[in-house]
Amino acid sequence: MSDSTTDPADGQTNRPEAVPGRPEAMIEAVGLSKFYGDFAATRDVTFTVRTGEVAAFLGPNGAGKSTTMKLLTGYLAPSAGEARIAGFDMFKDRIDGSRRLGYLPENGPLYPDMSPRSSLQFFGRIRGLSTAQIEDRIEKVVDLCRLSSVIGKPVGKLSKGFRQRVGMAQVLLHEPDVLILDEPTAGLDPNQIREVRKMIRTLGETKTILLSTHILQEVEAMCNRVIFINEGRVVFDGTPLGFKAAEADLDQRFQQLTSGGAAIA
Ligand SMILES: Nc1ncnc2c1ncn2[C@@H]1O[C@H](COP(=O)(O)OP(=O)(O)OP(=O)(O)O)[C@@H](O)[C@H]1O
Repeated sequence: MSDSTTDPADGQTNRPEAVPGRPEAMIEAVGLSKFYGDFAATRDVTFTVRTGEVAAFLGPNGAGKSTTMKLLTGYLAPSAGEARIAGFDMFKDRIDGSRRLGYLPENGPLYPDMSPRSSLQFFGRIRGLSTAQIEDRIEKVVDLCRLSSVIGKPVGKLSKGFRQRVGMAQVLLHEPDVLILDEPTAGLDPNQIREVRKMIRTLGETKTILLSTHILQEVEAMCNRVIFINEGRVVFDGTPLGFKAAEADLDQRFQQLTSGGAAIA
């Protein structure tokens, strides 16, 4: 049962009250299942990420990471369950939830013929920002994502690393306090990976983040929480220390949880 609903009588959103002293639930998956015919891409996925947490969403190929993220962000309708962002039900109150959310899909929404500047202006208008707000925010995200040297070039001509930074700038433009990032370091070279990790660590100081990855080292580099999914089900949810499980290192744990499948590092 959702405790974040819109009262049809007055159109007001009834978000759950924050409990004083307790970090607020910012990303909530409640029994999320997605079926394609008989096949369950996710099955009863349940977890909560609270303020102050940077959570790694780990799992092998096809485990259900992207599907869960699309369900959480309202891009996909679930077969069962609920998704809430900052307390807003992403199916009933998606517009309110989206104001608080920055979502970087696996292959970000980049328009190859547009420059970073024009694409950021476009996303700013979609977000309903004023021209002055857009220009102010563009200046900030261009600085944060270090895009000034490519600001006027077509996005399609940029390196993968710069394209990923344009994607991050788009995600950060409206100052969301919740970030859902689908494989933000995929396809980047080691220097670019270091830069993106550094940026995520900085963002994690003020934002709640869920990021998917195959890479076990990303957990230690950026995250204070691990949610591991395999064959559509959550099989571990805890701290990186807990994930290491006694003397076993992350690689061994990964292989145990995937029935001996090869770890992807
Ligand atoms: N539209 C669809 N129709 C049928 N099956 C789908 C569809 N989308 C995803 N799947 C299947 O659901 C499962 C989970 O896919 P998903 O993309 O969520 O996995 P993932 O953990 O993100 O994988 P990867 O790490 O490879 O990106 C996979 O077996 C995939 O083939």
